Amino acid sequence: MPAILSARELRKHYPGVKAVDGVSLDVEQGQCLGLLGPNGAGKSTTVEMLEGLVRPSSGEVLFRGKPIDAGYRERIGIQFQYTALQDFLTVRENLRFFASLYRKTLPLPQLIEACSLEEYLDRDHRKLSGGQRQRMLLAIALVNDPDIVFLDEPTTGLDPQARRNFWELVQAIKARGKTVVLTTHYMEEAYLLCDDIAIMDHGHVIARGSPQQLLAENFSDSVLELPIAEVDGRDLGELSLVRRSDRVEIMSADVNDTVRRLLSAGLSLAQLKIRPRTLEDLFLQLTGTELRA
Ligand SMILES: Nc1ncnc2c1ncn2[C@@H]1O[C@H](COP(=O)(O)OP(=O)(O)OP(=O)(O)O)[C@@H](O)[C@H]1O
Repeated sequence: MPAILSARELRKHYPGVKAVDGVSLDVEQGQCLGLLGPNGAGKSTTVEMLEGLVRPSSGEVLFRGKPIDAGYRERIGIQFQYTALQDFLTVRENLRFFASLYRKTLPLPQLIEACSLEEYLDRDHRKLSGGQRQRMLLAIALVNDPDIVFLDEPTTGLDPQARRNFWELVQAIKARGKTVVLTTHYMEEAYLLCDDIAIMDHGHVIARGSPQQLLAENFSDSVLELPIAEVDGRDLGELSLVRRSDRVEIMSADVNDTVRRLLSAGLSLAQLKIRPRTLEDLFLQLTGTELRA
């Protein structure tokens, strides 16, 4: 299937900083592309160029194979992390206001249902909880029934329940054939929502593929986790250990053999956790950076 959105050798150079330095990406219709990377990696600048808000120093953005033009704005929706909204406006009034900015809009009842806003329509937007606010901002991003929705760290600061609710809304948007470009610092979110992931660092894409592909290509082992106190002072021979702030991780290509070795070293395995590799492991391996929440 031809790409709905393509970046061709995008560069954005500021004096002394190569914020984005040669990024090429294709996004297929109905897919969710996740952009991951440590602070300053160039994600926001890349997305702002994809949105047509920042002009590239060189390279180009194609929408359905053609360079983006003035009409592109009508075909995309953007959920910003911070959107300046008029004080005292209710949710309904906000939706009406943003709808008035576009020629073609989604019927309001459909938008309200898609973002589960029925109960809050007459509430001042400043009185919404974090999760309700994000759902309203999503509705604003969807008001023009866009082909591509850009979500910039949409669940940062939400509690786990609100985050899960938001994920369900995004799944439903994808199921309607919308294309999603998501920036996130949550690896679980990326794993769950993204068909395709680009990990960025220093203005470059350093890894690309589906979450499953990326994990299969980079890892063939599992991780055994134990409390630091259980491991400290023990001789574990040649086991491959990584010390984290609250635990020790043991990388193992043969879990049965590793467990036998831990038992013979006299460790209690009462608090042992065994897990497959995750995107967070990959992120740390590739960027050497702890994630920001
Ligand atoms: N307008 C600007 N002028 C100068 N430098 C900029 C500008 N915008 C971004 N940069 C720099 O470009 C680099 C990439 O920034 P960018 O915001 O794209 O990163 P990011 O991956 O989105 O980071 P974060 O996760 O913190 O949002 C950073 O070093 C940043 O300071």
